Amino acid sequence: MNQNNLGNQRIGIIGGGAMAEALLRGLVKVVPPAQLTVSDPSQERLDFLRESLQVITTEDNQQVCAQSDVVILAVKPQVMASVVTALRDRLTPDKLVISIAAGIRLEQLAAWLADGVPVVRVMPNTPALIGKGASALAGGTYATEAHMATAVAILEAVGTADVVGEAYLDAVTGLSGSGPAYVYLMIEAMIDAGVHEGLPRDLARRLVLQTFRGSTALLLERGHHPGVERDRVTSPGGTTIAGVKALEDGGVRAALFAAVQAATKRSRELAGK
Ligand SMILES: NC(=O)C1=CN([C@@H]2O[C@H](COP(=O)(O)OP(=O)(O)OC[C@H]3O[C@@H](n4cnc5c(N)ncnc54)[C@H](O)[C@@H]3O)[C@@H](O)[C@H]2O)C=CC1
Ligand SMILES: O=C(O)[C@@H]1CCC=N1
Repeated sequence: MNQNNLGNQRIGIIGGGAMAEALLRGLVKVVPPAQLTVSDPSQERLDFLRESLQVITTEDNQQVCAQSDVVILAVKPQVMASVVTALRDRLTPDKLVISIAAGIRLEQLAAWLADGVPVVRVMPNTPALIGKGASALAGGTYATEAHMATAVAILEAVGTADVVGEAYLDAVTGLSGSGPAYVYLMIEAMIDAGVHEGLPRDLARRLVLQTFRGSTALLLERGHHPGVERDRVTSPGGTTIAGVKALEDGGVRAALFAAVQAATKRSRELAGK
């Protein structure tokens, strides 16, 4: 068990889906599984989580609240209102409530909860499943520095965590929350493009994945502007500039701007649901 500042905190998760699993996979490395409880209506899902991670499972959301100091809300935004209001009496001010739902505002969560309950809103992403997630988080009115430190420690168990103002969180959702889908779409398209040029699919896949990994690692290691590294690949009159010209003609930058803008807008809309 690694050193961390989660102490003996008991952590519960309401909703045992994809993101809950990602969080639990990181948390079991820093918190004894006997301190971790997850609820879900699907017994099959609970069996899977209990058998693979040895955490405590229950179909009863109330039980999660009763036996946790920190309660993470990991249900879909559309069911958040009914789930949280049903737990209003159980989510007392001595607990820390963390929501990972896209679009649901701190103000909205506070209105569903009793007065004085500390709340933190987080936007993680799916690479958390392998400890390489990117999360941003914002604290509500009653979230103290100690609460923020606890939330950061939970998220750092599955990757990086940046504390930001809540005003950023819809854009974070459109950028890094949804971002893995954009990256996978680009990877898929590049593999198909390699196949189109006659490469075997498995070779194309290996080359594309290593190109993404290597390019990202180079930027992280050197800290350069991406344009600096792009210029290094791009010989005058060479192959790369021909490819870059085709990407610019295809409007790839505009498409990425539009994707982040559309997802950010959708996050804002989910607040009204
Ligand atoms: N999937 C992603 O990439 C990301 C998702 N999120 C947010 O995380 C939250 C969960 O998303 P996913 O894990 O992807 O969804 P999911 O559909 O995999 O998980 C939701 C789980 O909640 C359970 N559930 C439904 N009603 C329930 C209830 N009344 N009580 C307890 N559990 C209930 C479902 O059975 C399901 O297992 C959403 O609010 C989403 O906006 C945030 C960042 C990234
Ligand atoms: O698509 C969604 O609504 C969620 C939130 C961010 C990523 N997946």
